[in-house]
Amino acid sequence: MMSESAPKIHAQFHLTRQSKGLEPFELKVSTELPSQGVTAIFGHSGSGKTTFLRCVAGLERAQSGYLEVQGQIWQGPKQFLPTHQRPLGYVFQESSLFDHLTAMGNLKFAIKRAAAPTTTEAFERIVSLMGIESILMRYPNQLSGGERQRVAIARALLIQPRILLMDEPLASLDSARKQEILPYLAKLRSSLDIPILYVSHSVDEIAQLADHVVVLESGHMVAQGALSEVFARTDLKALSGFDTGAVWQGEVAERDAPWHLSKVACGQASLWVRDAGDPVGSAMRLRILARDVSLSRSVNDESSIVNRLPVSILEITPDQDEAMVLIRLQCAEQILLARLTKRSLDTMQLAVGQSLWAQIKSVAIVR
Ligand SMILES: Nc1ncnc2c1ncn2[C@@H]1O[C@H](COP(=O)(O)OP(=O)(O)OP(=O)(O)O)[C@@H](O)[C@H]1O
Repeated sequence: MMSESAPKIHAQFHLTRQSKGLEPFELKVSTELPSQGVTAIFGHSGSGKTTFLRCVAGLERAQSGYLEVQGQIWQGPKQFLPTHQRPLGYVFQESSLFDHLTAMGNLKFAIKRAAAPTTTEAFERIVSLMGIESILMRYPNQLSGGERQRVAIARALLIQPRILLMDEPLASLDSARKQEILPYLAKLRSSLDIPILYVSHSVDEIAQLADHVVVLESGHMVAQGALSEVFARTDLKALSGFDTGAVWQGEVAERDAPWHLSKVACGQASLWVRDAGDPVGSAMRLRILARDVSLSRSVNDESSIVNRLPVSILEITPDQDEAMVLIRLQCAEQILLARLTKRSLDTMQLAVGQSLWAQIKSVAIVR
């Protein structure tokens, strides 16, 4: 659990960019971020995610800014700690390993730059966390894209950073390689005690990895908060679209072995999902896409749908597709989103405050 008194990251940047022939750009962010877990910096292409990360790293200097990381001031009205003096690890889109050094050589380079001597135990822990024991003697051109990124992450951690910055670390990988590396990133989240700032424009990746989300639109911070709170909003352009959906946190309450199903309790609401082998009591994160949720006036227990939950309508908002609407629903203490056609809205005469049944077609386990 995160301690209330743990020092946070205070970041406030105001940067303007005016390059000849290009649209002017302004980054305006003022936020306090948790000092543990993964904070995703999310937004469409060009929204300023990388610029924000570069400001944290000191690679870019906001005209005015204040940055405090784990109790240390890195930027203030009269202070600007240069990048090489900031104890941070940076993982780029494309791995930036030295081609003339083996994976081990790359790691040794980081050990030399580390703030304090690296113990054999710490080295082995990081190598095993990234699962790179068997590839240490290979050169970067003898590694797959995913393996290169795992070595790059291990190298960033061996610097003994106070914060890990990751700029779309999966962007250069194909989807099979992405799936291969995601479990390592999830392991990082649960085993590191430093914060990770993770830039991504992939809703999928963020739903799997983030604890906290900052949303940028055209350089401005338009939302920030816990993942489930931010993903339950219907007013954010960056989050509206095909992938819109709520994320629920819960734990396995029951397993039905003959039917290969698990019941996941999220507060008072529970959902049956495909059993993934997790024992009763395991923490589980579920993603329920708005397009997989339909509404009915009665419990409709003759349908093939396993999950039917009582809900009430909180809000009806237009969708970016003009044939559709997004409906925010209260389901026990959780928020659920449903994407319906305007025709259904009209024929069912739906309105705020009504009680209905939500039928959920499929629920993705994102852990
Ligand atoms: N060196 C630069 N000079 C001028 N403009 C730049 C420079 N780098 C980025 N920009 C512009 O600043 C804005 C923010 O860019 P930034 O790279 O931070 O966005 P992003 O959200 O990370 O985008 P992406 O997801 O495409 O990487 C964009 O409009 C971009 O075109």
